[in-house]
Amino acid sequence: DRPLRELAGRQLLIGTAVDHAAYTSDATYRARVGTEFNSITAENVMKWEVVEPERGQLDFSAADELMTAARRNGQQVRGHTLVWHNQLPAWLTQGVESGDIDATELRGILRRHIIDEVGHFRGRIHQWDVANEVIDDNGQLRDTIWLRELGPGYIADAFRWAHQADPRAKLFLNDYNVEGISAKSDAYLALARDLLRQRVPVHGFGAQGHYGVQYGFHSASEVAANFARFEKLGLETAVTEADVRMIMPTDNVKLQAQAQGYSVLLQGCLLARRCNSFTVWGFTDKYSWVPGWFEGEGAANLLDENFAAKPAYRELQAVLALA
Ligand SMILES: OC[C@H]1CNC[C@@H](O)[C@@H]1O[C@@H]1O[C@H](CO)[C@@H](O[C@@H]2O[C@H](CO)[C@@H](O[C@@H]3O[C@H](CO)[C@@H](O)[C@H](O)[C@H]3O)[C@H](O)[C@H]2O)[C@H](O)[C@H]1O
Repeated sequence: DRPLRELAGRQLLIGTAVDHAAYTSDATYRARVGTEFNSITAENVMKWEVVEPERGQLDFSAADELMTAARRNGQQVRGHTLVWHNQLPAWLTQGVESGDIDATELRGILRRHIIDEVGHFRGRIHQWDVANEVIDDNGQLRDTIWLRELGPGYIADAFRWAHQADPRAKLFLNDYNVEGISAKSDAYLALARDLLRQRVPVHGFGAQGHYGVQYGFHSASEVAANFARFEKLGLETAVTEADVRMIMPTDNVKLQAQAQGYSVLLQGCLLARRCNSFTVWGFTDKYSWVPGWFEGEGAANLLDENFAAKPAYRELQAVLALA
């Protein structure tokens, strides 16, 4: 049984999100992360609420543990994420709400955060998700604390500060519901074009790839055609958070359909010219964000809760073996 990283070889980074608590407490989980994947993303411990729980008190201890593990396992690391409207520390959101932190101060805080975090991991991060989920499903800039307080320029600023702190890291835009051609991916194309025109150091576009069996999937050629538009601008592309959830209970039809969902994302990436990284957002149903977020849904991953291979895992092995 050849692990995914062996089948992917040098043609593709095949990665997973890593749950730090599971990694430190579950030996089977830890071993499988090392044997199966040549890239990892911290599922939560590089997010702002974790790395700066109190203002000025930086805590990279959990993230550093994952970095050490990645080095031991010969894995690349995707950094996730610098600017997002979720998982922000309470001191920051309350400071803005109360008016204690005004726009000028907030801009300085954002700059400090990016330079501190990117600087801390300088030279050890392959790709950074700099701006995460900054456009809503209607194709408008998402109405967040960042847009409200700082205006649309915060996105360009974030990329410039990240590049300043680590000129070698590839800097990505990242979002969900942008796997195919849609008003949302069109808006990202326009945003990327605009940033590049301003000579902002943007290097890549990441499509998260959170699918649901009940919603159906794009075709691999549509995913590749969408990625090709960004690659034409000189950007790299990546699938950054693939999972395919289903309405429970599972059955063989849903499990087969799930395998197709993973397959179109991987084949779409392989068909694209500059898609060099394919990451799943967790790989076992034992540890998954889905049941806590989507009531009555689950079983979104490649392996079941006992780490046994599901049809989706076999499908990815087959696609990589043929690639
Ligand atoms: O939502 C799925 C993706 C979508 N794209 C961006 C990507 O970053 C996002 O990942 C998910 O992002 C979610 C938050 O938005 C994460 O969920 C958080 O995951 C955290 C760590 O497990 C949880 O924090 C724990 O909460 C526990 C109980 O509430 C506390 O006891 C723990 O101390 C605390 O760490 C948060 O409540 C929970 O909301 C998921 O694990 C993570 O998979």
